[in-house]
Amino acid sequence: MATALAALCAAAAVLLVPYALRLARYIGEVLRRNRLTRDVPGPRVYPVVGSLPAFLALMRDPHDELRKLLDKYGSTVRLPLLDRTLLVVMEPDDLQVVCTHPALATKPVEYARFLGSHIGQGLLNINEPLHRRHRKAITPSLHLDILHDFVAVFAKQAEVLADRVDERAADGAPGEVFNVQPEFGRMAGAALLQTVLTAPLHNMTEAETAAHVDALNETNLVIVYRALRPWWTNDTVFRLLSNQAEKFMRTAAAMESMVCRVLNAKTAELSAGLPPPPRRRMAFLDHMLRSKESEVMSRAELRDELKTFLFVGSSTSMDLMSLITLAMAMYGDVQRRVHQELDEVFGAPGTPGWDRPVVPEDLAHLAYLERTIKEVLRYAPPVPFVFRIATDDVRLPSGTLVPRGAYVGMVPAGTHRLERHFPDPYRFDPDRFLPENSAGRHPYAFVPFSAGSRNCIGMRYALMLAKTATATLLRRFAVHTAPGGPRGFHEVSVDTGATIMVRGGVQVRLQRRAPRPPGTPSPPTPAAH
Ligand code: HEM
Repeated sequence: MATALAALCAAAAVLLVPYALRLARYIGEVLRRNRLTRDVPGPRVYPVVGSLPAFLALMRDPHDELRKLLDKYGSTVRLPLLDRTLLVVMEPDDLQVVCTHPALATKPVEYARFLGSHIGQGLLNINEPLHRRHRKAITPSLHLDILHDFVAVFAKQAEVLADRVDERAADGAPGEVFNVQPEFGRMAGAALLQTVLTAPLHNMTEAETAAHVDALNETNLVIVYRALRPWWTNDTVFRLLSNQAEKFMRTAAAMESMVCRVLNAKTAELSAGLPPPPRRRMAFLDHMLRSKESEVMSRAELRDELKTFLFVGSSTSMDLMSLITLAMAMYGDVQRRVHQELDEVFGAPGTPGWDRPVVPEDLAHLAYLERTIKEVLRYAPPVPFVFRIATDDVRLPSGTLVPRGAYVGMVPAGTHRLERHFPDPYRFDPDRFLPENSAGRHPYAFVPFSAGSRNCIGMRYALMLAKTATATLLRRFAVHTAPGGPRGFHEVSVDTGATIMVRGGVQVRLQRRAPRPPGTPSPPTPAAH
């Protein structure tokens, strides 16, 4: 009996050895990371949770908390979080290494864990070697010629938006206060469906399109709701107990059904031998289905990339366009100069052709608007954080050692507030981006789209969309803040989502620049959100 028991204990010990060794190795790695980063300044470290309170405060209010961190600890900050070590890095020299070093090209597992339910495995959350293969296949579908073809869609959708919000505008004085952000969400979602997915909207009703777009916007909120609450990490617990579970699953199902519907329709077109749409070059989905690149991706991979583009593209673009509109309302001098430039290119309000659709050739003439968009991206970059995990030890130019297994966080808003790269950083000044004022600026000092091999593949798309939408809206309206609203970005509070969101919405009022001609029928009342 005793021998049997001893044998059993010995067998159990043998079985447990690999787990014990793994645990010992894991603890060793955690201790090593903590030891090697001990001297990096940062907020108070509590037992077990580390600097979690400071991290959560930063996620809740990225702008104000960031300012406090910068003032207190400088441009490299250490935040140990439970068993992880996060180094927040803001110096451009350091960012250059973070964005280009092969040992810092990997996205942490949280990207797949938190986004996978809605976008699957796409460019944003896959790693090498798959990432390089997908990126190479997709890049030609965002060629400049193709983007030029998209401007007509952007202009059309911007006019739809302008007609919708016209109902809330007034002549000679600001109209009613409303939140413009959902309007831009609808506009960006519809533009992405028509361009990247090359989905003919004619086979979807207005209500269906609106429902899809609303689901996209809800996705942004619900994903981050869960990501910021570690107690909802477990799927079963979340599904059974959270009051957000229904929304979470509904939006994930809506993303899936929207993309599958388009994919099925496109595949049917292809089998019926229908020619591709009349474009000089083919856009994303047509390109992926009709070129040899289609062989590189399975149908499931393609579906996930479409979901990724829809999700990333619509939430970021909605944010950028809302923030530009808010900037116009808050900085009256800037808005006046934008109006002046628009009037020079299109004609003064009410003159023939002043409200014609934007064409690609116009965009090159809107240099001040472009500088304004860049200044919004500097002061209030829509993507608040970008994370990497070190697969090996890397020494940064500032001297900070990033040990293997440590997380590196880039915070574009922090880099954009460093005085030596952007003097007087809390002043809103589009002329910082005049060529003479940008000469000699560090190439990694302005990183709203990240940089290097994992930079934003949709950067030019986003800039063209924002420029076209703003040029369309601002020709028709002057924008005002709500009474008592913020007087500058320093008074705007934001919440962190996958993108930043202005707390309480982007509340503005619109004043028509040319009165609606008598007898013009009112546009339909905008649908409630
Ligand atoms: C103002 C608008 C936008 C901003 C500020 C922005 C910013 C960014 C940033 C910072 C990243 C890096 C994220 C990370 O590494 O964690 C990124 C990646 C990405 N963006 Fe954008 N983005 C914008 C618009 C768009 C649009 C319109 C699209 C699609 C048409 C798009 C598609 C993507 C994709 C697919 C990635 C992953 C790229 C990769 O890892 O290879 N983005 N974006």
